[in-house]
Amino acid sequence: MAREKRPLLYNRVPQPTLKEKFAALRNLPRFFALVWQTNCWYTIINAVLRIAKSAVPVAILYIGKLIIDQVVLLAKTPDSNTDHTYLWQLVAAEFVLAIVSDALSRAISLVDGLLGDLFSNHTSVKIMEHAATLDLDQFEDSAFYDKLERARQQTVGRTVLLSQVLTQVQDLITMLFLAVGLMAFNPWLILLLLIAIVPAFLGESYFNDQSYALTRGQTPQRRELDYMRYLGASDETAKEVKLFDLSGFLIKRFKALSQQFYADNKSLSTRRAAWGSLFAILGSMGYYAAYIIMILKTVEGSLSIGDLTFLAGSFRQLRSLLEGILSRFSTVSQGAIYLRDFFDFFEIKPKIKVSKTPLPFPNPIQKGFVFENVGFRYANSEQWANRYLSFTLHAGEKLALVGENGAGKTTLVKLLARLYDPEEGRILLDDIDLKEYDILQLRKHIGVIFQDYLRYQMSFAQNIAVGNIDEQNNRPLIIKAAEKSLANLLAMKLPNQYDQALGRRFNDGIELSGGEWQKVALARAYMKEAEVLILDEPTSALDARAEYEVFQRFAELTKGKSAVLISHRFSTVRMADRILVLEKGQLIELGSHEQLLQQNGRYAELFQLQAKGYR
Ligand SMILES: Nc1ncnc2c1ncn2[C@@H]1O[C@H](COP(=O)(O)OP(=O)(O)OP(=O)(O)O)[C@@H](O)[C@H]1O
Repeated sequence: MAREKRPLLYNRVPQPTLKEKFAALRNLPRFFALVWQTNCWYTIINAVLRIAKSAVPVAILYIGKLIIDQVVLLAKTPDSNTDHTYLWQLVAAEFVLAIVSDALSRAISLVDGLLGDLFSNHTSVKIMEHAATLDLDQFEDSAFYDKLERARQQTVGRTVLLSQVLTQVQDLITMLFLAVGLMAFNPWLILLLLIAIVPAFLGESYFNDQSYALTRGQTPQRRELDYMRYLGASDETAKEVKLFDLSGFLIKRFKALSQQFYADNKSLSTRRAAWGSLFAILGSMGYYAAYIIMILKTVEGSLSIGDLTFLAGSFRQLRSLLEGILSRFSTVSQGAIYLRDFFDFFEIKPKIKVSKTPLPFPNPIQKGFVFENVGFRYANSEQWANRYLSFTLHAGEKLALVGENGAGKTTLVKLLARLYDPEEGRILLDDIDLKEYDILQLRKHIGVIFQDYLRYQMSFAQNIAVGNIDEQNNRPLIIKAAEKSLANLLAMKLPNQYDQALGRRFNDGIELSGGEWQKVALARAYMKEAEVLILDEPTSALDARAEYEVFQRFAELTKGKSAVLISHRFSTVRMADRILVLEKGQLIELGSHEQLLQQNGRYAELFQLQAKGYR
């Protein structure tokens, strides 16, 4: 079978030009500001240590030269009366320098490591903080996820960049010291040095670009790979994966993706290694040409043996330093381009604009919510999820939303909680646009439990406290909320009651049934004194008796408060004051249960359909 020629992933991503790389260096000051913010003392200590360390190599070489010259001198005059003190002083000085140099290296890597860890923690927190400010629809966008993923990768990668940039500066200073010595002897040697190094630099730079483009191009696939890994081995997925026997399917996809990465990376690494060897040979040729010149000059007598060792040593070190600096330039600028991704993430601003002079949420609500011709489309969709919606949710009213799957019920509720802003029309609360109110207060006063509520792998009490996390230590309030949602009886049956860990992910956790989880989630709604309660299919997993009881209580507990209920069960729906029927995002009927039955429209049809099922 002919193998299909598959394009490399990185071919899809344009590679940065040299100009772009230099431009990216402009991100470095901002990066260092972040490092400084992380810990200014470690930053200062690091700089001081590195400056001290950069003077060491030239000092050692120079003392070495003095020692050799002194030894040669002493060897020429083998007289037992000659004073050797100077020689031993030199040796002692070199010994001390060697110890200091080693100590400096260790101190630098220690401070680098500590600063790196702190930096990684600091930036991770910043990413979480910034992500918290963003809108729901930004999380639903895959381009956003790629950015977030790249920003996350930066938190670890950037600690490497940090030590690279610092090493770069340190090496530049060391080089300056060494170059001064070499220049004094013969400036042509510097030229030879450059000729030996430039090809290696260009090669490194080329391959770094390729590897940047490759990694960047692979981001979506990496996310998929992680997702496959999660699906294949996680407590939440294990049940379905086993029942549907999906592991083969998942492993196959994982293998395909990981082999693709491997093949792409291998091709690049192999070419890099081959060219790298060639450039290394060029470098060695340059070095030996210079070495020969120095040897000839020494044989001629115009250089001492000490000079020869000093110069050869300087040249060798300069070569490896320059090589390091040039190739690091590429990695540093590459890293600086990655930094752009990192800072780009912080540039993402929430689309939901917060009013500069926000109004306090009305407590209590006087009139209610008015939807005026509201329309909304999800960012990645052409279809209107809600359109031409005009109705009023009166203060204190219980409104039920009815409609087939995908009719737009949840979307309506999300608009009410201002998780999105309408694209058309507006929503008023007590005659004022919802956008004018303080968004945090708004969310505090609207208690929503979505159908896809989270099952936190935390304690029973914490699972309820998330409804109002400021009150997480208020046990009486948590218990009260649990009583309202019928979760209290459940807690009493658990070995550790309210402190019982839920879920199987961590030690000693207990898994609940679907309906039990729902009772726990429902308690979250009662954790705050919400003005509006929204329950999106809150009882779908409850048994008939529990559902009846929950709604009995709900009606009592929300007396005088507005509430929105989404349910496919008409036994629940009919308890509402009014029922709003949605179809394809639009309002088609609105009225009480009796009115709608009389109308004999869609509601009546759906109601009869369900009733028939029970007969
Ligand atoms: N995050 C999203 N991104 C894009 N489209 C979405 C998103 N969420 C919902 N939709 C689409 O918007 C439409 C309305 O969805 P919505 O969740 O409001 O329906 P629903 O009436 O609550 O359905 P159900 O009864 O199944 O819960 C559907 O066509 C759905 O595909």
